[in-house]
Amino acid sequence: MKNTVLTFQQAKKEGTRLSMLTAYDYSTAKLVDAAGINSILVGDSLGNTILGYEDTLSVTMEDMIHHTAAVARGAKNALVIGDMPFMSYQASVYDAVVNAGRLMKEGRANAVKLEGGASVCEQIKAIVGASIPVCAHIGLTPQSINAFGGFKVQGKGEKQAQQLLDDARRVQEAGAFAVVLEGIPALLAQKITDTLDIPTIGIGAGAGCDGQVLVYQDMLGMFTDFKPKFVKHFANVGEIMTEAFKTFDQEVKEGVFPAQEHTYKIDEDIIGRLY
Ligand SMILES: Nc1nc(=O)c2c([nH]1)NC[C@@H]1CN(c3ccc(C(=O)N[C@@H](CCC(=O)O)C(=O)O)cc3)CN21
Ligand SMILES: CC(C)C(=O)C(=O)O
Ligand SMILES: [Mg+2]
Repeated sequence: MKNTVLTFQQAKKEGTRLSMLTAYDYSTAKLVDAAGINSILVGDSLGNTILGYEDTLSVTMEDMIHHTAAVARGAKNALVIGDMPFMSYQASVYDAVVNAGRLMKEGRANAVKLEGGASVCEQIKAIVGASIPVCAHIGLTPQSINAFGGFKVQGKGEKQAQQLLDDARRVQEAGAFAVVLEGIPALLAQKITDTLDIPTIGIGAGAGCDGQVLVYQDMLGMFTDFKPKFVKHFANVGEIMTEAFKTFDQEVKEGVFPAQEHTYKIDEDIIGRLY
């Protein structure tokens, strides 16, 4: 069955947990969807995992629409969330609504996500007012790397922790249907989760959240030069890929591949008559 914002609401009410993974293309989205994952996030992390940037700041609306549309074509049951890239919503409420609309209309997302708390509540309200569901995202928000001075766990001090709890309340009040909690202490994430009526989706925020999200290349062990504390390798797909690439290389060079079964036939007489 198709996951919707109602699925998220119901999960919070019933205390069942929500799964979310990123995907950036059609074939990966089909695999994630077939596994029964509740939601696929087309993250601006594609700047790192697909495009090879150092951070997510260079990612454009065109990048996000391109990949969101591909994922949407492959996602039958998962709720597709399009991530709003840096500077597509910060400058004005108008930008936010127009760009959220593009992710829905051109990218065929089911919802959008944007980073920030109180400072983006006007944007959240306006997007929700346009009938576009919004997932909020607070804590270690990667688009703020330059303001934070690096990727550092947020909310460790009392003032910062209170600020994050307030931000969580504010985005809920603004109409967000869920909130991603990234890179914050587990007990703070638990407190926020207990306080809110909307589900919290954690990444580096401990087991107390209502759901969990990971970047799929991280959890598959395909992106092994990136191993922060919150990543678990559920498989070593990177090793499997490297092995297969090596075997292909070997078989091509030894003339083992392609074999008869991979080859098209023609009547030998035809070849004999060619001049
Ligand atoms: N592949 C990938 N996975 C991600 O989870 C991810 C991206 N890319 N790109 C966008 C952001 C960037 N993210 C990051 C990047 C670095 C850390 C990091 O270095 N964390 C430190 C925290 C150290 C501390 O303050 O204690 C760690 O060691 O966990 C965390 C999240 C999460 N997002
Ligand atoms: C890590 C998740 C929450 C994200 O925002 C992304 O993948 O861009
Ligand atoms: Mg993101």
